[in-house]
Amino acid sequence: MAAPAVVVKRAYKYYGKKDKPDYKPVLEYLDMTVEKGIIYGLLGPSGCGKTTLLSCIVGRRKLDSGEVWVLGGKPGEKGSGVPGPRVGYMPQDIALVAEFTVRDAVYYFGRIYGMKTKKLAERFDFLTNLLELPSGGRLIKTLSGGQQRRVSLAAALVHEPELLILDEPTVGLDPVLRERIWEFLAEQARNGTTVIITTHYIDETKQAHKIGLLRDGQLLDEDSPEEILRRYDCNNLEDAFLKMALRQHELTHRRRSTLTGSPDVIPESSIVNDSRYQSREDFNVVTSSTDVLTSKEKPERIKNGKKGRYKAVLIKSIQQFSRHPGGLIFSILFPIVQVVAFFSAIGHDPRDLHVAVVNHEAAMSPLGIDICRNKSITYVAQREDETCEQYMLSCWFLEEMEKRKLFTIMYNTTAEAKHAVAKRKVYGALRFPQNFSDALALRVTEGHAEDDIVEESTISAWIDMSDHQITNFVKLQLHKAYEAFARRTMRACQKNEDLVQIPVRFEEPVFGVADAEIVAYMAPGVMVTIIFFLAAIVTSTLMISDRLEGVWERSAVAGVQPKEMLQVHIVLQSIVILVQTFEMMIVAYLGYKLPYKGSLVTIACLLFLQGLGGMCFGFLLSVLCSSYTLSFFIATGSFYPMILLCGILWPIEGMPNVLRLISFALPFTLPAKSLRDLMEKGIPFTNPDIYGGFLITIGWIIGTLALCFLRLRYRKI
Ligand SMILES: Nc1ncnc2c1ncn2[C@@H]1O[C@H](COP(=O)(O)OP(=O)(O)OP(=O)(O)O)[C@@H](O)[C@H]1O
Repeated sequence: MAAPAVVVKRAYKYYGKKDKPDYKPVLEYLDMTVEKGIIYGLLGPSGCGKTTLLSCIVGRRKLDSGEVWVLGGKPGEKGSGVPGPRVGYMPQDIALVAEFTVRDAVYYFGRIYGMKTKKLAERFDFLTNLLELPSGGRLIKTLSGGQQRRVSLAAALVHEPELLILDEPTVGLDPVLRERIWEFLAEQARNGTTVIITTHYIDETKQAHKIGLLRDGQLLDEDSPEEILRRYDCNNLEDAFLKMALRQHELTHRRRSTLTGSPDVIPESSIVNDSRYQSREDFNVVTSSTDVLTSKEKPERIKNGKKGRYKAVLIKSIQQFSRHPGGLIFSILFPIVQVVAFFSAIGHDPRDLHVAVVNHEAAMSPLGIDICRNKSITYVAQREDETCEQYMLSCWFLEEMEKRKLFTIMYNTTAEAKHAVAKRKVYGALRFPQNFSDALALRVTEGHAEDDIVEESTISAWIDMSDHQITNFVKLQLHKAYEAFARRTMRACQKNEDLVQIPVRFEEPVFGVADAEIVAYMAPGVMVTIIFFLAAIVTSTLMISDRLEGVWERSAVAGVQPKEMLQVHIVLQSIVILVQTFEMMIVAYLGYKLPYKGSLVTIACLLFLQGLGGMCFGFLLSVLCSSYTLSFFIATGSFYPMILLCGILWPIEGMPNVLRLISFALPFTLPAKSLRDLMEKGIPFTNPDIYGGFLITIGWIIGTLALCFLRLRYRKI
C-alpha cells in the first residue's frame, strides 16, 4: 500500500452561527485518503463542499471536528510546510493581482518559495510552452478567463511542489490543452507528486488513479475509476455517481424515519471509513513517515523562505501600486489638491455683497441722493466758538461701508429696500433718518439727549440673518464702518477720536495676531484629517482588493504570513505618508505662508504619525469589512463624527461634557490642538499640550493594530 499524502478523518465543518436555522454541516463525517504519487479526482456537484475540503487540506480553514494530515503533519503546524512551499495550490478564483503581468504572476509565487531568478526564468519558459501562456508582458486584467486560468495554474506549478491541489483547473479550456494538462499531471504523479484535482468533467477523471465522489458534504465512495465501475456495475462514472446518490438519499430517508435521536449522525457503515489512521502514531506507522516531518528534502527552500517571501510581497506591492494610475494620483496628488483647495476656498472675505440704502438725509438735500457723489461738499466745519458743524455725515458712513466691500444700492423707501432683501437681491437694508448729521452732533456734544434725537441719529438696519457666515461678516463690517466713521468725524472736529472707542482696549495679543484669520485656526485640523483619511482609504482599499481577489488567501497558502503582508505594506505606506507630509507642509508653509512658531520637525513628526494612525485604521477596516461598500460605509460613518467633534468646526468648549470627553479620545481633537499650539505658540514638545496629541495618535496606532491582530487571530475560518 502506497503511503498516504493526505488523510482526512471524520471531518465536520460548519459555516455560520450555531443558533441560526441554516446552520448545517458543509462537510459531514468525511473520511478521505490520498496516497502519495497519485492523481486524486474529487468529483461533486456545485456547492457540495469541494472547495471547503481543499481549503481545510491546505490549512486555510479549520475543521470543527475531525482531523487532517497532510504530508505527515497537520496543516498549519510549525515545520509542516503546509501552508507553504510543499503545496502548490490553484484556487477556483483566479486569485492573481490584476495589475500583474503574466510573468509577474508566476515570478511572484516563485519568489515566495525562494526560487532563484535563473531557475524561475527556465521554469517560466517551460510552463509557457506547456500551458500556451500569453506573452509574458501582458497584464492579467487584459486576459480572457481561460488565459487567466492557465496563468493561475502555472503559478501553482512553478516550484514543483510535492502536493498539487487544483480546484477546477481545466474549466473553459480547449480539449486538446486539457488533455495535455492531464498528461503533464500524470507525468508529475509518476515522478512522485501527489495531485488532488476537482473537476466538473466526470469524463476527465477516468485518467485519475483514484476518485472521490462528494455530495452534500459526504464522501459517497472513493476508489480507482475501474473499481468504482465494477463495484456499482456500471459502464460509466455518471451512472455510478447516480447510483451512489440514490443510495445516499435512501439511507438518509431510512435513517430519518427510524432514528429518533441524533438524526444528523450517519451510520458509519454507510460512508467510507478508513479505520487505519486514528492518530499521528497510526499515520506514521502506515506511512512510515515521521521522516516526512523531518525529511532531508524539507526544505532548504524553507530556510531562506522568509527573505524570499518579503522580497516577493515587496515587489508585488510596488507593482500593484505603480501600475495603478488612479492610486498613484490619489496618493501623491490628492494631498496637494486638498491643501490647495482648503487654502483657496477658506478664510477669504465674501465679495460682491450689496446692501440696500434708504438715505432720507441725502434725499432732502438740494442735490438729492446723488449728493454723496459730490466731492466739493464740506461735511464738517469748525465754528468760531469751536463747536463743530456737521453736514451729510451719512455720505461718510456709506464711504466707509464701500471701503469694507459692502456695496450700496440706493432705494427711495424703506418698504422697497426691505422688499429687495426679501427677494435676496441684497444682504441687508439701512435707513438714515432725515436729520442724521444734526442729531448725531447733538447726541455727541450734549450731555443728555431726548429720545427723538437718539432716534434721529440712529441708522436702522434690516439684515438677512439666514446665512450665518454672511450675516456675521455684514455685522462685523458695519461695526468697523461705524468705528472708522466715528473716528473720522471726531478727527474732523478736532476732538479726541478715542472717545468714540468702546472703553475696552485690546492690547498686544499673548498668542497669535490681533486680526487672527480663520484659516490659521482651521489649518492644523484640516491637515491632520487629510493625512489620516488618505492613508486609511488607500490602505483599506488595497487590503480589501487583495482579499476579494483571493491574492491574500493564495499568498497565505504559499506560506506568506499575514504579519509579513502587513509589515511590507507598513513600510511602503510609510514612504508614501512621508511624501504626503512633506508635500502638505511645503504647500502650506511655503506656498501659502501659513505662520508657524514651533519646530517644523515636531510638526512633521505629528503629521507623519497621524498618517500612520490612518493607515492602521485602514487595516482595521480591511479586516473587519468583507466588501468595499461596507468599508466605505464605516469609513464615512466614523470620519464625520471625528471631524465634527474635533473642534475645527465648533469649539469643544461649547459641547456637552460627555461629548467633550469623547472628543478628546478621538484621533483628531488633541493632535489638531497640539499642531495649532505648535504653530501659534511655538511651545516645546515637553509641554503636555503638545505631547498629549502625540500620545493620542500613538494610542490609536497601538489600539487599532491590536484589534487587527486579535481579529486575524480569532476569526472563525
Ligand atoms: N464562507 C462561507 N460562509 C458560509 N457559507 C459558505 C462559505 N463558503 C462556502 N459556503 C457554503 O458551503 C457550501 C459548500 O461550498 P463550497 O464552495 O465548498 O462548494 P463547492 O463544492 O466548491 O462548489 P463549487 O463547485 O460551486 O465551487 C455551499 O453551500 C456554500 O454556499
